[in-house]
Amino acid sequence: MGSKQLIAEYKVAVVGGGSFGSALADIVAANKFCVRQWMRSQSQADEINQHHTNNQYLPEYPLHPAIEATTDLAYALKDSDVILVAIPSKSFRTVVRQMQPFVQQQMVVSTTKGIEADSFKLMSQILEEELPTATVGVISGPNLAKEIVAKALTATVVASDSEVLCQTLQQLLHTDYFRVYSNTDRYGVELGGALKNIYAIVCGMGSALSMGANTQSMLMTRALAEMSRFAVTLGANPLTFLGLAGVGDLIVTCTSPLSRNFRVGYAVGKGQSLDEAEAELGQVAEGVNTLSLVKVKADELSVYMPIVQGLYAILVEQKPIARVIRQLMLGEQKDDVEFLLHS
Ligand SMILES: NC(=O)C1=CN([C@@H]2O[C@H](COP(=O)(O)OP(=O)(O)OC[C@H]3O[C@@H](n4cnc5c(N)ncnc54)[C@H](O)[C@@H]3O)[C@@H](O)[C@H]2O)C=CC1
Ligand SMILES: O=C(CO)COP(=O)(O)O
Repeated sequence: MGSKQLIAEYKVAVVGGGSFGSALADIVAANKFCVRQWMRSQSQADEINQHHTNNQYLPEYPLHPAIEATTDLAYALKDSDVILVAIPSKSFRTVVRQMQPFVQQQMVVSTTKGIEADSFKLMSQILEEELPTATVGVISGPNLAKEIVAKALTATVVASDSEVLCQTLQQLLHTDYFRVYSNTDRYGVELGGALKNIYAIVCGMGSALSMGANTQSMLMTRALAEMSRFAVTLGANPLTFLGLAGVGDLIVTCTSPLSRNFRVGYAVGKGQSLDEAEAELGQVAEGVNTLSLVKVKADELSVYMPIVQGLYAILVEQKPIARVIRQLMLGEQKDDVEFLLHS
């Protein structure tokens, strides 16, 4: 990698054959970088190579013909300079361990918005543990995969201690429909992406119950207060939550039916069980796992997170939605913008 003079010669590997991995591979290929995409399914790899589509995850969207799909991880990572990992949090460490023999000095970037059960580690922390010689970063922002492959305008945030990694990702991913901003608060950027999924489930539920725009606005704003309160307790910079990876991603996932987390909440609000809603979705909705992990951590740290508590009561403790909403509305009334008032 270090011997390459021009970033134009960089080779990129995308690990993961789902919707976001494909959307990112599509951008990188369109930018004329060599890109290999690794996935488990041979039939899916064949489909991408022969028909340039990924119908299971991105039906009806053509992918760039230069994407080379493979089920051979060694081949996918061979000679790579940058590796983008788009694997759901539940399997993230397992897959990263499989990558170990093929990773030396590469830049490895997590695109996954979740938290590891038991350890409460974020994905970039797993990367650091499992791939100690790599340079680690994350990307996060308002990035619905289906809108990206439709080339609807948006932006993301790259965060890393390494300025070189941030600049490299900006060049690999920047197009006339996708901007890439940088941030040094990797923990805050990553935490924002994981936390907002919880509130997208709540907003999906609110939409199913025909709540109005006032309700959605209140939910999103109080969600931001809760997220920031939790993040500050864990040592993140609350200002990060005012950026694209915080409020930007919160808005899109809390308002768009394209968000899988929103859709799970919507289905439960319409009377489906959580299991039914997840099965019908057939893709990952990270917020379901994140909810339980954050509820336990907030209790442990005594962080006041009434919306998390309420959603946990509905999804895990099976309390009636109407009763939980009433309790939330009649709960203690606090400051509006507390972390700014007290800092
Ligand atoms: N889809 C989106 O709009 C966005 C997704 N993300 C994040 O990207 C991450 C990945 O999500 P998506 O691609 O959307 O998920 P997805 O559900 O569309 O696809 C997941 C992919 O991971 C693969 N996978 C799961 N376990 C595996 C294992 N053990 N070994 C090999 N492959 C495995 C599946 O086969 C599938 O190809 C999630 O954490 C999500 O939060 C981030 C931004 C946008
Ligand atoms: O993170 C996302 C958009 O930025 C994708 O959200 P979902 O995982 O809810 O689809």
